[in-house]
Amino acid sequence: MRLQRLVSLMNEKNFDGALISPGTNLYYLTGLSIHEAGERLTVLVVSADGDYRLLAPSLYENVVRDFPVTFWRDGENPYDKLAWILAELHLSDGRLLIEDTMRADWLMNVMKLGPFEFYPLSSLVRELRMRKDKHEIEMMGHAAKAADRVFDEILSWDLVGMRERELALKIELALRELSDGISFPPIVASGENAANPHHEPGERRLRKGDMVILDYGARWKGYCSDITRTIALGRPNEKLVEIYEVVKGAQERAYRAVREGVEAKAVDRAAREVIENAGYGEYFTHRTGHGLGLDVHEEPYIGPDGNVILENGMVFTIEPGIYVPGLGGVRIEDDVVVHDGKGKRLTRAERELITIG
Ligand SMILES: CSCC[C@H](N)C(=O)N1CCC[C@H]1C(=O)O
Repeated sequence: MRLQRLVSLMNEKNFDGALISPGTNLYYLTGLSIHEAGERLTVLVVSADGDYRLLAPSLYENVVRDFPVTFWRDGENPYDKLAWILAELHLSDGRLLIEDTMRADWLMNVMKLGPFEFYPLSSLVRELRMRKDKHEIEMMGHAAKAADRVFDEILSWDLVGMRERELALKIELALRELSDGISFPPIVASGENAANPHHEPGERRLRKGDMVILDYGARWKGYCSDITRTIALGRPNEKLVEIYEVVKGAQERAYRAVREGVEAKAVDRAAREVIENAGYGEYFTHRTGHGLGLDVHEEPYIGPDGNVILENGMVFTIEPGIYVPGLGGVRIEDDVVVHDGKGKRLTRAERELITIG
């Protein structure tokens, strides 16, 4: 189990224990998929000796099986039970890893249970999660294919006159038909709204002359895809067509820069150089990409400060964009795995500018 690999790392780095609340790290390490909103204390305690025990609300009695677990019922004080578990695992003080996303109120109560020093769990787990194994890459390939297929479907829809939020909903439904769900709420940004990289789809109706950014992803067995394509409706503005070609060139250059052994920032530089040389540097307002896996944003980040050395099995997006206020924007994004020393695209939808209507 991956938990044993965490325990080895904990020993290497002199940690005494770890407290892991529900989320993608818990799923990655144990396969336990617990959807606890955060109201009821749920935490996996791991000791550097290799012992571990989950504390969970009794509503999970029929869910968590074949796993060392202590349940607590509504009305009981879960922190009393957590104190017993910590004592059982000989964790009375020392260096504890804490899930980064643990609720502050849980952490504040944990702080009362002993003179611990706290460190982020991500500092260790990121080392494991950013190198995907064959199975993980297969799952991501499936999620990427679903995203490609949805793009082909979108092209067959009657887009002119549709509201952004209607299109976003249709994309979500199409993704849900082909996969386990969405990796994040789809972005549909049309016309001048496309100047906002994280635009929230609204009431604006798509019209002829628009460039439209479509950014969405599927989830398969927990693993995410994330694709962006920008399409034109009718005859788009000449400037935006020029921008499209710059972004396409930047995306291709960055893709070709992917090599085992190079720093992530080299990939960012490759994209940024193309955009800067074309005179649009100030309009490329974000990093070139981000790692992808159980989370839609994870290591390795492909930005100007990205110092992770790329290795086979790492998966990340390459998504340069140019956003001009009042005019609109273009972004093109693919998911890429480092394979046999170089980049291999997982998403393969058409990248040439597609004009509809
Ligand atoms: C999870 S919402 C954003 C998804 C999108 N594909 C994305 O990751 N980005 C859009 C602009 C840049 C990039 C980001 O880093 O947020």
